[in-house]
Amino acid sequence: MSTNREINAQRIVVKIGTSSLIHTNGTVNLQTFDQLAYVLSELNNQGKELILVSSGAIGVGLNKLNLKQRPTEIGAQQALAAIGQSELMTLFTQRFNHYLTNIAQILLTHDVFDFPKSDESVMDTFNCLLKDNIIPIVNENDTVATDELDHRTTFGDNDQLSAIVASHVDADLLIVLSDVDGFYDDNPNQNPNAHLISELSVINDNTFTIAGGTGSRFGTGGMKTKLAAAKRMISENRQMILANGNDPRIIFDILEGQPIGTLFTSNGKLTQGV
Ligand SMILES: Nc1ncnc2c1ncn2[C@@H]1O[C@H](COP(=O)(O)OP(=O)(O)O)[C@@H](O)[C@H]1O
Ligand SMILES: N[C@@H](CCC(=O)OP(=O)(O)O)C(=O)O
Repeated sequence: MSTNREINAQRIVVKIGTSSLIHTNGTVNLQTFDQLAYVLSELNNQGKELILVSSGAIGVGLNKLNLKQRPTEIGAQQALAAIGQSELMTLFTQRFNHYLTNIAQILLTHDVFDFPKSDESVMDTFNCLLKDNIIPIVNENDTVATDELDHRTTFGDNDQLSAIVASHVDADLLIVLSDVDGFYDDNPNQNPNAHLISELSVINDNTFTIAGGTGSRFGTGGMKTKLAAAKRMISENRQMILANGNDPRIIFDILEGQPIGTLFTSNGKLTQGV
């Protein structure tokens, strides 16, 4: 039987992927939006400091234009993200207003922290918002993001962006919510015999080989970028938990220490490479 974990988190970054926000039929998952707003508002009321990194701009944009397929051309995807981002924030604003919580939008690229001036100004913004109990909602600035190696066919990686943010704001915990229960020893959507790994403290080349592609039609990162985010967190002695975002109320259980999802930690009892 798994024992409870010790989770003492005051400053928390939560990342939610497209696969949790958009149904497989392309429509918006209103229940997830609502529960996410409820959980984060309640934790904010309890005095925790929260930052939400949310994907979904492209998914919401596709739904808005009633398109079934994500276009292959990068410019068209960026245009969709521009359409979807304002709609995404409208959905969050409505739900967070319902729970009397103020939110703010921050659009970032991976490299902003490499430049001391922009790093300082981003950090000032985060700190001002958190001091006033306003929840920053971060997405990659898809219009200008050019950080991917193959920028002709792919862009956008909020998994690693969430780790960069967690690192810079000195967060105690990064929670990554996706459409799977955690990290498995094989892609669970392709292998029904795949086993959930409950704790991992070493991520090496072998680990990356058991991370397949994306599961959803609209998600971009897949498991590899989640592992890259976890690797960064482990190297900085921070904790990351990957769990299912189908019901974001799972965050309450995670913070209570229940053994949910996969915990990536440098000081785990089960020191194990996969
Ligand atoms: N070893 C693995 N363990 C869990 N999921 C995996 C693994 N390898 C590949 N995946 C896939 O990663 C998907 C999650 O990534 P993605 O679709 O990008 O989600 P999100 O939109 O939440 O970022 C899962 O649906 C699953 O199909
Ligand atoms: N910035 C893009 C998605 C980037 C991304 O990392 O997507 P996902 O794999 O669903 O977390 C968007 O908002 O659609």
